[in-house]
Amino acid sequence: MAYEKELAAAKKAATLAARLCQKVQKALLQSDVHSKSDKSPVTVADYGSQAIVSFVLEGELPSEPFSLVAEEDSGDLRGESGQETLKRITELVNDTLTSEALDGFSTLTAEDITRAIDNGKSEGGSSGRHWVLDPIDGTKGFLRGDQYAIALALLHEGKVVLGVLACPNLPLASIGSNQQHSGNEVGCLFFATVGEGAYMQTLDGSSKTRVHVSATENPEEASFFESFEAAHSSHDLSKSITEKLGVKVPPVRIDSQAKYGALSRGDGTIYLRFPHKGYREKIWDHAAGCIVVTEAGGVATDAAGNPLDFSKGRFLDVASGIIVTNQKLMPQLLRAVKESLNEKASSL
Ligand SMILES: Nc1ncnc2c1ncn2[C@@H]1O[C@H](COP(=O)(O)O)[C@@H](OP(=O)(O)O)[C@H]1O
Ligand SMILES: [Mg+2]
Ligand SMILES: [Mg+2]
Ligand SMILES: [Mg+2]
Repeated sequence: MAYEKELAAAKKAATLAARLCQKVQKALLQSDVHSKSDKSPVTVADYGSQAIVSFVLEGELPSEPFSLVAEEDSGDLRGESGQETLKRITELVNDTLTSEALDGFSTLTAEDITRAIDNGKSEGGSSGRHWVLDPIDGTKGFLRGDQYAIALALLHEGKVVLGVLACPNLPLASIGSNQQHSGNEVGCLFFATVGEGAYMQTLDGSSKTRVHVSATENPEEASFFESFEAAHSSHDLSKSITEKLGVKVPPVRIDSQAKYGALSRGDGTIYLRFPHKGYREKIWDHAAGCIVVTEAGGVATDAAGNPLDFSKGRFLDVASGIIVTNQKLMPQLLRAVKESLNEKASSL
């Protein structure tokens, strides 16, 4: 199997990072939350997760040059004001890695942590291999105690070849709006390698099953996902699109790439994302989710039907938005999107 050792390393890294995040979410202290210059909340867990993934990948794959494109950097942790936070992150990372009894693990210093975080400054691009990481996707959901994901992907020559999505709060049972909810066990790990299909197992590593997107061709039977945060994706536009399609049920609104995971196992049939004007998508917000859903038989494109291009650096430039569904529904969905976007443009 291609990328076998990379997949094993990625699963290990994402699972360990998820343990750290679970610990922090449980004991979420107000003081863990502070504001980055862009005002998005960043927590100790974001940094800790990024440090763990960076450290584990580099350690597990020593023979390969290591390039990581990741969301966070240690800027705010340097200098006097960041020292207390950096100390907490260092303790958390060490606690997490020690309790997992990693072979030959020796305690990391604060310097090791900032270095591991700053490994994530790579620009990615169309040549060579680059890991792509969102250490906590859905920070707002994480802070609310809702859904979030650790999203890790590998780019090779500009294409996503592997992806892992750890979703610590996602129920193992379906969350679609059409289904009866059964069971309350949570914690899913989705993973996919190009050409090999998509799989889900529990976060503790058991019950591996292959997953497939919904085969629903009839929009009246389809449910759809969108961001919980209306600031991240226009709920009005998705309402207009799904009404045109004939979708009958209300949207399922959850945070993070857990939406791609849920879609990959058929909980719903459509995911719509229409950021407001001026926002530029980042590759770490979609790379892992995109390969998981694609390998499960789905299609992810921009609003004009173009494939997503992860080869252009840290940004993912798309026409108007991102839409995901199964292959049969995509032509209908694209028509509805086009009509709704035209109506919106002519009403301005
Ligand atoms: N104004 C905006 N429009 C669209 N996406 C935004 C946004 N502000 C932040 N985001 C992105 O939306 C992601 C969360 O998506 P979702 O709404 O599906 O949970 C955030 O990831 P982080 O939480 O990793 O920062 C962030 O990158
Ligand atoms: Mg963010
Ligand atoms: Mg994100
Ligand atoms: Mg994030």
